[in-house]
Amino acid sequence: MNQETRSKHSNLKKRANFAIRKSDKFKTLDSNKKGVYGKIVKSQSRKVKVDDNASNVEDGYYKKRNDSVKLKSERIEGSRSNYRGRKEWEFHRNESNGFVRKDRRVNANDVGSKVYNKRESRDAGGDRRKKSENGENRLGFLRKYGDVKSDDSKQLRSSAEEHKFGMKKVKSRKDVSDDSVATFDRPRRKRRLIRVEYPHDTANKRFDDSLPTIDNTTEQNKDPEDTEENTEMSKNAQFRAIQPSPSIISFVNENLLGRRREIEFKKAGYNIELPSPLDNIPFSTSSERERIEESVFRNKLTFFAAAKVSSSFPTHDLPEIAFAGRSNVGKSSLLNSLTRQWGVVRTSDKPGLTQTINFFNLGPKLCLVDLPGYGFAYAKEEVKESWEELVKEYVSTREELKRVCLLIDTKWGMKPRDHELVDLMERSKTKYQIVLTKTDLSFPVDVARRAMQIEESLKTKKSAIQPLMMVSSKTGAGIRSLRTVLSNVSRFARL
Ligand SMILES: Nc1nc2c(ncn2[C@@H]2O[C@H](COP(=O)(O)OP(=O)(O)OP(=O)(O)O)[C@@H](O)[C@H]2O)c(=O)[nH]1
Ligand SMILES: [Mg+2]
Repeated sequence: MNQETRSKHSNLKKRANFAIRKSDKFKTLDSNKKGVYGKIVKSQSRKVKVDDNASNVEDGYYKKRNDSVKLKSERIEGSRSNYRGRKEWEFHRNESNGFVRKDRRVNANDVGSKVYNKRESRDAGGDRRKKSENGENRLGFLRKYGDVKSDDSKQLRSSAEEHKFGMKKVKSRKDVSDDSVATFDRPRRKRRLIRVEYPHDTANKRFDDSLPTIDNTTEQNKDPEDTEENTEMSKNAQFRAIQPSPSIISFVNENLLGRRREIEFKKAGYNIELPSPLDNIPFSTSSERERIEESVFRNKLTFFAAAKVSSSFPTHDLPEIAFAGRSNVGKSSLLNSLTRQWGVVRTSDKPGLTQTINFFNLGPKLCLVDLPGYGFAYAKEEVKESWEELVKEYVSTREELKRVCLLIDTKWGMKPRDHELVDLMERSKTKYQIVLTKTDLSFPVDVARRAMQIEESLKTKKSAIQPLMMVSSKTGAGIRSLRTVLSNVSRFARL
């Protein structure tokens, strides 16, 4: 290549680069991003040998003789809708030719679609360069597209046909008007089908632990392929199907149990500035909380003993009330809110904080016992097993124990471990009472449903004490009633 051709080529290269750069604004940088300029529908590349002839050099590639270069071609489709109708376009990007753009506007009224080639030729770098070299394009870069439209399009068409890159042929205006739709046969999009396999409500579900089903007949007819997940779903559906009795619903509403807005507490006359605001007398004139009605609960709560093994259970003459339940159900929190002495019993949102049987004296007349929880907890399996054994031994053998409050999380209901403990207490004739906790986290109707469900399942149990209690340590709902029940236990306890 002599000096003259070299400078000519380098000049052409600059201009070609400029053309490609200019046409880059049509390029979809992210092919998944539709609607900006378009989506790359097809992309192909071909190898071309550089044989020092002008057409290759015009492509903007300056290569040695017999070198081969890859030329890429893309088909890009885009669309936009506005009040005037829908506009679709398709253009071919070709590294040698720049862009050919073809627009198609589909008016809402005119489905016959007006088809026209708007800017059929866009930035056809190589062609313009050719013209400028030949002196045809006097205006140079500023020359209007319209002026060269027909020539450019002709040029591009021929080049597209010549190379056959898998691009669509650009039809003449006449041809296009005949079968415009066929010209733009886009690849059909597959319809996405979203299948909802389980139509049940999956809220309030926990898969790890389950309540034995009440309806055994449905269990027997069950498809053997049914997964545990399916069974769980049906239990949830069973729960939703429970129709709570009007008396339970009115009890729940009167005591403001369940998830409520603060405005409801305010309207009912409670001071929401206080912790557990519902543990107060409504419309109390004092800004302070009214004092606890049950005198035994006014006593100071003091830690007395902790036991890891049965041999270290303390000996005293006080009646004991124990709080049992799964880990994190709110046993320790309930002790604090019953006595309104927050902080005496340690609580945590991490299951497994209480790991020993803790005895607390409530004055000289009553002993409250905080038991470690069972079920899931952040502790080693062996350690958890030893707690559970200890709890079982305590509830079945302890003579001073007058009442076990079996705490059940309102949201989750009774789980197999709870039933195990119930059976144990039935065998050992230990009196127990069910207390639904964290009622503030469930809807009032669900609180009523849970109460109905548990009462139904414990109908035949002899050691279960009625009524079932419903509390929330956070809002203080039901705390006063529980205090009354428990102070009666201490009052009538005989040792
Ligand atoms: N919203 C709400 N949260 C509560 C209630 N009672 C307890 N909690 C929260 O539940 C978490 C566990 O409470 P704890 O009293 O430590 O539970 P626990 O049963 O003693 O747990 P373990 O000692 O691990 O067996 C804490 O984060 C409490 O704040 C309640 O009535 N409502
Ligand atoms: Mg605890």
